[in-house]
Amino acid sequence: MTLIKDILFGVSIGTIYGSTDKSITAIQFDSREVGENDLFVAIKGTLTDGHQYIDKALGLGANCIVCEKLPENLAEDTTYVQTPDPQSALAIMAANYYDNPSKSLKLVGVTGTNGKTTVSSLLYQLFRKAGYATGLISTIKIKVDDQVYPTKHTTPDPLVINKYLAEMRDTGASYCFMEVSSHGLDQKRTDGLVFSGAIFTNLTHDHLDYHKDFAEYRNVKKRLFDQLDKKAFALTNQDDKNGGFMLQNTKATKYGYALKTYTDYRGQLLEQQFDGQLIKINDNEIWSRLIGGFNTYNLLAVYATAELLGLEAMEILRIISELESVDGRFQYYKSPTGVTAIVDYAHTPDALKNVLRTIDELRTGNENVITVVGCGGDRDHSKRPVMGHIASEMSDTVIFTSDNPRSEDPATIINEMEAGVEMQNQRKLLSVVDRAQAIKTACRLAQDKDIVLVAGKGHETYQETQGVRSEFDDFKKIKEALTVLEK
Ligand SMILES: CC(=O)N[C@H]1[C@@H](OP(=O)(O)OP(=O)(O)OC[C@H]2O[C@@H](n3ccc(=O)[nH]c3=O)[C@H](O)[C@@H]2O)O[C@H](CO)[C@@H](O)[C@@H]1O[C@H](C)C(=O)N[C@@H](C)C(=O)N[C@H](CCC(=O)O)C(=O)O
Ligand SMILES: Nc1ncnc2c1ncn2[C@@H]1O[C@H](COP(=O)(O)OP(=O)(O)OP(=O)(O)O)[C@@H](O)[C@H]1O
Ligand SMILES: N[C@H](CCC[C@H](N)C(=O)O)C(=O)O
Ligand SMILES: [Mg+2]
Repeated sequence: MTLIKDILFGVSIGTIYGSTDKSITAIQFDSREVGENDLFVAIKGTLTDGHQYIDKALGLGANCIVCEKLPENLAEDTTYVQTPDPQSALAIMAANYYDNPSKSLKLVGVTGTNGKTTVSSLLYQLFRKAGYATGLISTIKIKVDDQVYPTKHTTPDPLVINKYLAEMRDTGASYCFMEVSSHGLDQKRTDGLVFSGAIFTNLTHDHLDYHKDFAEYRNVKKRLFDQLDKKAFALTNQDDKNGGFMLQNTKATKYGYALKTYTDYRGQLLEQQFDGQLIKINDNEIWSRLIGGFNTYNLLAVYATAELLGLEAMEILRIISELESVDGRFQYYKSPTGVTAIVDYAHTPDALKNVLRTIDELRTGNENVITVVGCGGDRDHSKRPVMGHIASEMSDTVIFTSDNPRSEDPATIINEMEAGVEMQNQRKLLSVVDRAQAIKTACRLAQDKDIVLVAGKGHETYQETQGVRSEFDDFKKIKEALTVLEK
């Protein structure tokens, strides 16, 4: 669909100057990408304002400008569309440009502070194993059935989302599971999509650098449920106090899942070990390879979603017991010397607490827990002392190190984490700026049967410092360190 008037279908429009009967080649929101006859959307961002680049876009051949504030002088032969919300307009136009692929498959969005990647990846695995061509849009990767594409965002920009949804549709996919982040919702990256259902995992402290406060963070998450139509389902965790809030204004049919509250889908963690857990879903007991009480929630959400999408209960249960854990989520390695090392993507206070609690529950004797953890740069500062506190409180030894420092000084981030460590826990604390060195130190300190947790970067295969991404893989570093020790 390339005529401007078709692309504008559903967009909230103030004024239009020029013809909308023209074709465009592509939609762009970055002037540096503009080519001949492209439509350029000017967006006010967090760093700069796209309106400043309208002339540049015209110089590169744009034939249509979509913006909030029209320029004083309008160029001839150019179409100008004024809209109160260019971000939303971009998302709706992107969906139109690709012929609204979300309408041709069952698209399910997963939101919440923690568990989005886990739930959406498990659903992808489950539907693939049930024999359906399926898509996945996640923090780790985008998948169109078995084809894998790299991604930089949890919820990419609307052009990327719709491009891959179109590829899913064109290759015959029936389902797509996608993560919907709070940044994605706030920047309207998912406007214009038709969701068949949405899932809420939980809401705890994160991203309070970007959102004004917790209430605003919560309100943004709710937008996913407000966006659903009445044919959709809205599935929320009823043990989380915000589960009910998400449902307040939705037109969708509401369902709950919980371990502690009586609701539609009920679960129970019966037993857990290092190689999995025995859980009860409604009245059926099943074994899963995934570890940790937080994964009981994730598995329950997966079960409920599969049932709401029409799969048969016994088939779902059979496949759930075959599901593999997701890369970098409680991924563990037992060294021949008896040390267990775990890599986990816990980068929020709640996730760190849950992982350390799970480790504590799995301890069989007096094993020491040695935690290596850092906090990302250019992200919420307020979670740093909280994570520092949790790590030092719940470990026998804690090594603060760098995560992705981005543009910040790593030592300053570590100082902010140290500020959360209580006096009585100071003796447990080491700080090693170099992450590889921190992992080596933890492995050297570990005695027979001790547990080393390396938290925060999970599946990531890079470390970002001052805008440069260098290769870095926690799991590889652990194996190297423990193998060297064995020799
Ligand atoms: C803070 C944030 O989310 N920023 C996102 C946002 O960019 P921005 O608002 O900063 O844009 P800007 O740089 O101010 O530019 C404004 C506009 O001018 C345009 N521009 C700019 C320069 C130029 O020469 N010409 C030009 O046209 C830009 O293309 C843009 O349209 O819009 C961009 C396009 O969609 C995103 O790539 C960018 O993500 C940045 C890189 C980012 O790091 N985002 C993270 C925080 C993020 O989104 N994370 C969430 C996960 C969070 C979670 O864990 O829950 C995610 O979904 O990935
Ligand atoms: N349901 C859950 N409740 C609490 N913590 C969880 C849950 N699921 C996973 N976690 C913890 O959070 C970490 C991140 O999990 P996951 O990647 O699934 O979350 P996410 O919501 O996708 O995160 P992101 O915002 O980075 O995309 C895991 O490594 C684990 O420590
Ligand atoms: N989606 C999260 C991921 C954080 C992962 C952590 N390793 C970091 O780099 O801070 C974010 O962008 O805040
Ligand atoms: Mg994720």
